[in-house]
Amino acid sequence: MPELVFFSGTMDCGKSTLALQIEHNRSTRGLQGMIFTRDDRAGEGKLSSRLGLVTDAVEAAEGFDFYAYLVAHLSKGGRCDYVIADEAQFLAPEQIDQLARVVDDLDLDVFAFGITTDFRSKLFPGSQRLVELADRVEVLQVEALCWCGARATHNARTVGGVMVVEGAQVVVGDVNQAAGEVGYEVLCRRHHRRRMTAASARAAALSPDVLPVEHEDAARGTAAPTRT
Ligand SMILES: Nc1ncnc2c1ncn2[C@@H]1O[C@H](COP(=O)(O)OP(=O)(O)O)[C@@H](O)[C@H]1O
Ligand SMILES: Cc1cn([C@H]2C[C@H](O)[C@@H](COP(=O)(O)O)O2)c(=O)[nH]c1=O
Repeated sequence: MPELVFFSGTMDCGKSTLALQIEHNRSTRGLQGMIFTRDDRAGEGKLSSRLGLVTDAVEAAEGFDFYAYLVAHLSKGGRCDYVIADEAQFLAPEQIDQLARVVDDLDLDVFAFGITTDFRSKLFPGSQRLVELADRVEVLQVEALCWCGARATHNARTVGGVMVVEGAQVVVGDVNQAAGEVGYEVLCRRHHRRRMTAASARAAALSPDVLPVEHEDAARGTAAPTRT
């Protein structure tokens, strides 16, 4: 039975790598996939992974109709055995409905890859629709880590390492950006809530405020316990 599967996780957890592996394993067995993406960092019509692999893809821009595109391709005698859609968080809810229709009416497996929430920990509309419609939501096994070592579950947007909470939902970018540039960092929920990035944690650790100078109250044993 064909399925709509949503492979979901934070940024930098290996989603595009897995998309390329699925494509590789199937194409080496003679199957032919149709690969779609939207606004990949490597440029228009590309699906790229940080491991250095990149492949051509059909750019599914705003207004693109997945169902109509595939029906046109098949009716011209083209072949398609499965569908991959990367950066699926950027798709409109109607486009996710089209992908579900591809599964149900064209009998094709659809593998969608994307981040679930944005830098404010709000669902992307495309990801919300995927959670609503997918036969399965799969969380990637190799977890990305927060600077504290906990599993990273949230995406932060940063400017010079400092977390920002205002701005457009979509700003294409990457982790480990140079100082001053808009970038992203994956964090655990605790540190996302506290807006504590690796850079701000480092700065706090160096601050004289947190040097281990014993406070008078602490010495008397009356100070309230604190936790970072
Ligand atoms: N130099 C490297 N050596 C080994 N693994 C790497 C290296 N660089 C990146 N990776 C792996 O690639 C993952 C990112 O893969 P990618 O497919 O680009 O992520 P996503 O699409 O989820 O943003 C990292 O979490 C890491 O596991
Ligand atoms: C959190 C967040 C991310 N983005 C952008 C940044 C990247 O271009 C992609 C995610 O790509 P990845 O392959 O999963 O690393 O999404 C955004 O536009 N808005 C956000 O809030």
